Amino acid sequence: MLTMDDIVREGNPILRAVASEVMMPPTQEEKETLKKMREFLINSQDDEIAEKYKLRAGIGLAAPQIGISKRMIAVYIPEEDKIHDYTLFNPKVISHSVENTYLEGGEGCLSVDREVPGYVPRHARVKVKAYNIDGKEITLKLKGLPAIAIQHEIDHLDGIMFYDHINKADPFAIPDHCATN
Ligand SMILES: OCN(O)CCCc1ccccc1
Ligand code: NI
Repeated sequence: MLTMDDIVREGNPILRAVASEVMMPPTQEEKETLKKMREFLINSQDDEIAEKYKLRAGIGLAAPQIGISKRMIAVYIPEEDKIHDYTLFNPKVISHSVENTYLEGGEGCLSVDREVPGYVPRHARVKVKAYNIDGKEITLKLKGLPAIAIQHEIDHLDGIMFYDHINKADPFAIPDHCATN
C-alpha cells in the first residue's frame, strides 16, 4: 500500500515538470498504479487506517506526487448521495464556466508540509475529457468540491501548485467572477 513515505514533497523538480501522456490502452502496471493511488485516498479517509499508518487525508492524488511523471490522477470524494470516484488517464478540461469559485478555508497539498493561506480561484464548473482505468474515453461534468479537486490534480500534471494561484498582493481578495451567495 502507498504511505506518506511514497509522497514526493515540494522542492522535488518532478512537481514542476509537465507529465507525459499515457499511451492508450494503459499497461497492466499503469492500471495497478492508478488503483494504488485510489486505495491510498480511501485509506487516508479511514480514521483507523489513517491513524495506524499516519496518512494525511486526501481527496485526490496525481502520479507525479508518487514520483511518476505520467498524466494519471485519482479523486475520491464521498458525498451524501454519491461517491465521486475517478481514476483517470490523460484528463483535460475541455470547457469551463466563466464563474469561478474557491474554498473558504483555502487549499492544502500532500506534497506541501506547510500551510499556505489564501483563496485559490478555480472554475466553478468544468467539463473534463479523460480515459478511464480500462482506457475508455469518458467525459465528466463536475461542480463543487469535485470540480475543485480535479483542477488541483490536473494542475499537478502541468507542474502547477495550488499556491501559484493565490493573489500575492492580497491572498484573501475575493477572486473575479465568483458568485455572491
Ligand atoms: O494533489 C492532491 N493533494 O495534494 C491532496 C489534497 C487535494 C486537494 C484538492 C482540492 C482542495 C484541497 C486539497
Ligand atoms: Ni496536491
